[in-house]
Amino acid sequence: MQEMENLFIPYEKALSILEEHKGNFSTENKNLEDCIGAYLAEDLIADRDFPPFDRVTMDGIAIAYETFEKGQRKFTIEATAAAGTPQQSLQNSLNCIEVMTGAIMPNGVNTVIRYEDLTIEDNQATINLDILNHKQNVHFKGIDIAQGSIIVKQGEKLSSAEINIAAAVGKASLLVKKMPKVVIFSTGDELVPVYETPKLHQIRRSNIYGIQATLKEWGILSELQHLADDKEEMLRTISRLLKEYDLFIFTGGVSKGKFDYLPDVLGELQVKKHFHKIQQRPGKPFWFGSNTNGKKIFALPGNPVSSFVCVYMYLQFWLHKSLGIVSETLYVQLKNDVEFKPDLVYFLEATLESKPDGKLVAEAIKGNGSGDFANLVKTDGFLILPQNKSQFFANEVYPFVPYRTKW
Ligand SMILES: Nc1nc2c(c(=O)[nH]1)N[C@H]1C(S)=C(S)[C@@H](COP(=O)(O)OP(=O)(O)OC[C@H]3O[C@@H](n4cnc5c(N)ncnc54)[C@H](O)[C@@H]3O)O[C@H]1N2
Ligand code: MOO
Ligand SMILES: [Mg+2]
Repeated sequence: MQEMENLFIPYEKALSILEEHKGNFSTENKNLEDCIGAYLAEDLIADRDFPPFDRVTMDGIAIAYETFEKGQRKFTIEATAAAGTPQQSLQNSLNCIEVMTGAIMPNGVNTVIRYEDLTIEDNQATINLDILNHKQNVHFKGIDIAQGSIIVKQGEKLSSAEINIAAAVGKASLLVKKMPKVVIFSTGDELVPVYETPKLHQIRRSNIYGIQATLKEWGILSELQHLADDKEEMLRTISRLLKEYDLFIFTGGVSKGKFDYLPDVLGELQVKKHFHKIQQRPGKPFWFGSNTNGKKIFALPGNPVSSFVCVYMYLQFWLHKSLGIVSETLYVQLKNDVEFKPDLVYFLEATLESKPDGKLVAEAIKGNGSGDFANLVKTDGFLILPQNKSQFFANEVYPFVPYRTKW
């Protein structure tokens, strides 16, 4: 029986089903050096004030401002305070102490004058300025962050900025979200390994490498597997691997072909289908399910652009929900008119340009369908052009999902 287009679920419905079946990731301790891109599973708390003491910010001398205010310009140097040495005290308020950037301010002084504004001769420093700012060139204790406050909340994705903070508060390792154990399958008798020369009727199994690389960028390691179009072998292999991995990504074998066994095989292995087919182009035959052991199965359409789109539109969304983070929407301005008649959401490749007037402009570059993955190297991401609309005009604003960041 012919399946009706309107039985396919809308894009938004697919997202809400994915959210219903989000993953429940555990946590693990990771060495700080390995934490870039990981998701923090503990708060980072200031173990000391930031900065922890009144910190000299310029190499020069430190004086009591009040002495300068009374008209004195020449100061005898009493001592030198280097960074990393304990706090000293000015003995005579008419004198000064030489201080280095990073040193703790000595007791009895409050203002630092740079060497560039001094003449030093015979242990006497003369200030060559008429005006000083009281307390200049000092980074005062606790002014940035108070001891005990939360500097980074759990759930944050760790960039270098957070890694700096973690190091500063003494965390040599961090509790982070543990990513799922992932296996990515290619399926199909036409696919040969990358290192082989394909015969005319064969192609190399490229999709899975792109997906693996994307996951790596997201901090997830994965393994690759291949399945021939052989139902028994598929049943055996998937059944064995269902015990080993948490997240399963398949490419191919989910459409209407005589050898597209995957939906049946997954069904026979007690994987519950949550949806099959979305009102979208490309990627229509995307299949998603899970089993009672919490294993999640993303069976992506085999066409390279389709599987690529589904990774960015759905797997990324599911991952964000599983990590408890909000998927931010990037809005861009369309550069060219686009017409798309079918009543489907249209994920359209586009380049992204940042304009001097502050606008982000996306030029739609339509390739030759979902098999044209060469078009992905000419573009930067996908426009999400909504359903129920067939004309999209230049200067209109639409969401954009980048797969390449140029800035
Ligand atoms: N009668 C119909 N035929 C098709 C429909 C349909 O609705 N009715 N949908 C089309 C759409 S849309 C898509 S998308 C594809 C999806 O097909 P499958 O998921 O079954 O994938 P395959 O048939 O296995 O392969 C499709 C295509 O992709 C190539 N492929 C697969 N895996 C890889 C890989 N790892 N690396 C590179 N290329 C890969 C494969 O060789 C095929 O050319 O179905 C349409 N048909
Ligand atoms: O929707 Mo299919 O994903 O175009 O080739
Ligand atoms: Mg097929």
